[in-house]
Amino acid sequence: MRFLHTMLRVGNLERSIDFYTKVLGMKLLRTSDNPEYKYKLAFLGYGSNPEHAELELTYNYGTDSYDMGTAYGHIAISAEDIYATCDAVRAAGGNITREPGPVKGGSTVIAFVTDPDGYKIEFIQRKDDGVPGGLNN
Ligand SMILES: C[C@@H](O)C(=O)SC[C@H](NC(=O)CC[C@H](N)C(=O)O)C(=O)NCC(=O)O
Ligand code: NI
Repeated sequence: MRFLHTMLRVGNLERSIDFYTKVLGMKLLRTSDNPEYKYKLAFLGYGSNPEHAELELTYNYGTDSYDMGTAYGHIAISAEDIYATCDAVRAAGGNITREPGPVKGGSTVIAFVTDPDGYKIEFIQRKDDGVPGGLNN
């Protein structure tokens, strides 16, 4: 078995596609529209299944926001140079909500950015990430 995707419900699909492509450097892999059940899907990632897990964004017609609740934590993305990545995210208009630094009680260097709906995304410094520097390499 493989981990295929994580699905997030979003209030504006185009806004979210812009964020995940222009700010986080993902590729828009495919979209679909389901007028019968009144929803659209967009799949994004740094590659496609099965090599890469994907992000599935769901837009329900007419629903422009969701109660985020307290259960959701984050999705995590690796970064070979987390400082350059955060600079690139800021330069692209992203909101870094937690500056890069060691995780509490540990040595792993992490940072957080928030997406347009308020979902938190964690960057984790990983030298073996294979994506040097910023985002669009
Ligand atoms: C394509 C595959 O990856 C899916 O996740 S389709 C799952 C399906 N999604 C929907 O019906 C989208 C609209 C729905 N109103 C919603 O917001 O989920 C589904 O079964 N969704 C139910 C769920 O709990 O995910
Ligand atoms: Ni799904």
